[in-house]
Amino acid sequence: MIYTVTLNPSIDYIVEVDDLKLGDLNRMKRDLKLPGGKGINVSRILNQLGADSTAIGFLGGFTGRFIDDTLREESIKTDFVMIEDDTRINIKLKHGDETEINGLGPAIREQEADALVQKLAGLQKNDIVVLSGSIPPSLGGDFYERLIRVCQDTGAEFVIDTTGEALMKALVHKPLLIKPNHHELAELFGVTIHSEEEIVTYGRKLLEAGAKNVLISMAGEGALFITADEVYHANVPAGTVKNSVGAGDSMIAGFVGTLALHGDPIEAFRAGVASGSATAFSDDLATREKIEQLRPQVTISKR
Ligand SMILES: Nc1ncnc2c1ncn2[C@@H]1O[C@H](COP(=O)(O)OP(=O)(O)O)[C@@H](O)[C@H]1O
Ligand SMILES: O=P(O)(O)OC[C@H]1O[C@](O)(COP(=O)(O)O)[C@@H](O)[C@@H]1O
Repeated sequence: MIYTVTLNPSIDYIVEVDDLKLGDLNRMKRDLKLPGGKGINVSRILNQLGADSTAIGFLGGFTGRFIDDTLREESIKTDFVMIEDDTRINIKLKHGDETEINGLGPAIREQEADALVQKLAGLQKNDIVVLSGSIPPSLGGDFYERLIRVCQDTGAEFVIDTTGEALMKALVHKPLLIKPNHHELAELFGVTIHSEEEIVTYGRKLLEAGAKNVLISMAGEGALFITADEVYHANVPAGTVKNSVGAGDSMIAGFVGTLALHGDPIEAFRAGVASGSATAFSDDLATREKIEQLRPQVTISKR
C-alpha cells in the first residue's frame, strides 16, 4: 500500500484576475477551490493512475472537512488525524503570472502529533510512504525525522518531497525518491546553477548523500533522472499551461505509482513527466485520459 502524508494540507484557492492592481479593488474573473497539499495531490493522481493509496496527515475545521469530503467523493481512502485548529487556505493568484501565498498552517497539539505517529506504526515492509510538503511550525522542524524513524523500524520505503534542512537530513536514511526542482537544487547547495552539467553534478551529490533515485524537474524545460549508473533526460510534451500548481506532486505520483505497479524506473520517469505536464495543462490536477494522451509524447534520452 502507498501512504501519502500531508502534515500541512490546504484548500488551494485559485483566483484569476485580468489585470492585478495593488492597493485597488480587483474583481475575480474566475475562482476555484481545490483540495491541496502535496501528499493529497499525490493521492489524487495515484487514484487516476489506478494505484491505491491512503491519504493521512492532519485536517481540522470546515476547511479540513471540505478536503476529506472531496477525497472521499473521489473514492480515495483517507485516515487523517482530526485537529482542533482549521486547515489553512493557500491563495494561488493568476494574473498573467502565478503568484502564490501559502499559509503557515494550524497549531497542532502534542496528542494530535502522537496520534499520527501511531497511525504509521502499523506499516509493513512493502509499503511506500510519501512524505510531502511543509511542516506546520507548531510541529517543529524535525517531525519528518520522527516519521522516517517509524518507516525504518517497520521496513517501509519512504519518498520525501520537502526543501532545505528537512530534506538534507532525510538523505542519510536512503529515501526511495526525492524530486527537487532546479531552483530548489541550487538553494540546497547555496549556489547558482547555469547548465545541465551543473544540475547533474549537484544531483549526483544527493545520490551520494543517500537518495536511491533523484529526479530534477525543470518545469517547461523537461526533467532529469539521475541514478547510480546513468543520467536520463526527458522533454516535456507540447501544450498550453493552465495551472502549474501540483505539477511537481503529479510528477512524484506518476513515478511512484508506475514504479509500484510495473517496477520499471524508466517507464516511471516517463509517467512522472506525463503526469506533471498533464496537470500543468489542466485547471485542476490531471485526469487519467490527459496523462495517457501525453505519455507517448515524452521522449527519454541517455545523457
Ligand atoms: N510549463 C510547463 N510545461 C510543460 N510541463 C510542465 C510545465 N511546468 C511543469 N511541467 C511538468 O511538471 C513537472 C514538474 O514541474 P516543476 O514546476 O518543475 O515542479 P514543482 O511544481 O515541484 O516546482 C515538470 O517536469 C513537467 O513535466
Ligand atoms: O506545504 P507547502 O510547501 O506550503 O506546499 C503546499 C502547496 O503545494 C501544493 O501541493 C502544490 O505543490 P507543487 O506545485 O510543488 O506540486 C499545493 O497544493 C499547496 O498549496
